[in-house]
Amino acid sequence: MFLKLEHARLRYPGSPRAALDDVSLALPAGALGVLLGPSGCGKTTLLRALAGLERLDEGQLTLEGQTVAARGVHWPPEARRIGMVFQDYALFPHLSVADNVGYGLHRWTRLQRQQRVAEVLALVGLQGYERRYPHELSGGQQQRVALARALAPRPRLLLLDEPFSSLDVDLRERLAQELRTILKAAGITALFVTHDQMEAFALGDLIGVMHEGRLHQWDDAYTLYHRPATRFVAEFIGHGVFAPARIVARGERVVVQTPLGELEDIAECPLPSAFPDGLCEVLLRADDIVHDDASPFRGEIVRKAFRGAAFLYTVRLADGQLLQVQVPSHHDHAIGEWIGLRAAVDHVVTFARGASAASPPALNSPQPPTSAR
Ligand SMILES: Nc1ncnc2c1ncn2[C@@H]1O[C@H](COP(=O)(O)OP(=O)(O)OP(=O)(O)O)[C@@H](O)[C@H]1O
Repeated sequence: MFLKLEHARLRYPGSPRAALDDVSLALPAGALGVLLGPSGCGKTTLLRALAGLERLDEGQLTLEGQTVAARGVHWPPEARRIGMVFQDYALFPHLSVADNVGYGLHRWTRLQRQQRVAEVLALVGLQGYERRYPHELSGGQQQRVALARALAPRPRLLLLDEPFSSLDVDLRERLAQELRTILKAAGITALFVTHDQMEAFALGDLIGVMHEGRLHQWDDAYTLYHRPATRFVAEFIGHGVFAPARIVARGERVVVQTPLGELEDIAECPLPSAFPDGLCEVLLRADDIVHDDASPFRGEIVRKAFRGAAFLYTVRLADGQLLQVQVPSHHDHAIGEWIGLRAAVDHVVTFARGASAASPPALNSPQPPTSAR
């Protein structure tokens, strides 16, 4: 494994809570990892600890098999060969693009430096920009210069802390795609921090969700979405709500009773015995609910948000239960209108009622029950 962090703990002096609480993750060579989570969850601290800018209280970090941090071991940042790109990209305003990019290459000969600067500028699509100054570049171009500067000394790992946060949304999305292409072409292993899920999904081979210093899950986007490891991940990723539900056995089958009727034919459903009386909460995502006026279940639209190809409606059922529904944007309904709703869930995520953020879902059963319970 290229990067391996094991049981990392870090508490800032005077702080009541650990900023990193038993964090472990592994990143293979050439992979792009993304850390996602709400403000203050420890993402930046984790990057700084990897870079050597913060010292771990406990735990171990190995890079390409070398232990660079452990009890009694702390390699300084410059010895770790890690590049960093920060959100404010901090280019030197009085230096040309070439001098900014070549800044970390002072031990290289002039010729080597020139060649490497041209090479990394070409990599980020800015060939020929050597003589420009930062104020003559757009925000996106400046960010690409910052990326070129971080790549120039051939770091073995690149860390990026919200590299697009100061750019507008359109540019951010485009740069996220471009960045993935650039880093993949160069075979760079990188770890990003973001709090934008779409950016994380666009960029990451592996995505981590952090909450209060803990890494709740470290997985590919599909698994994160469909098999959240904790209630916090289920709630944080995508749009959806938890609704009260009950799992019951019906003959050979298991059905889940929800405010939108019974879910049948669901793969990997927990057995009723997973919860007292089968009572639980089921995750109903916006894309698990279909607008269907033939359905006996109806809800009143209380909020709507246009998302381009779809509307995200918040609807209230007659019993007061709120749901989120993703509907193709040619179905344009007004707030206050009642629409028919049908659940189309193929595998369920269920939690105990009132489960805490760190609780895992119930273990799903791949087998149908052998007898009615
Ligand atoms: N130098 C510091 N001294 C003391 N506490 C700190 C320091 N830096 C961060 N913290 C605290 O550690 C926790 C984690 O902060 P961190 O900056 O890693 O979060 P983050 O997930 O990157 O947040 P954001 O998305 O807002 O940048 C927070 O509670 C923060 O207040």
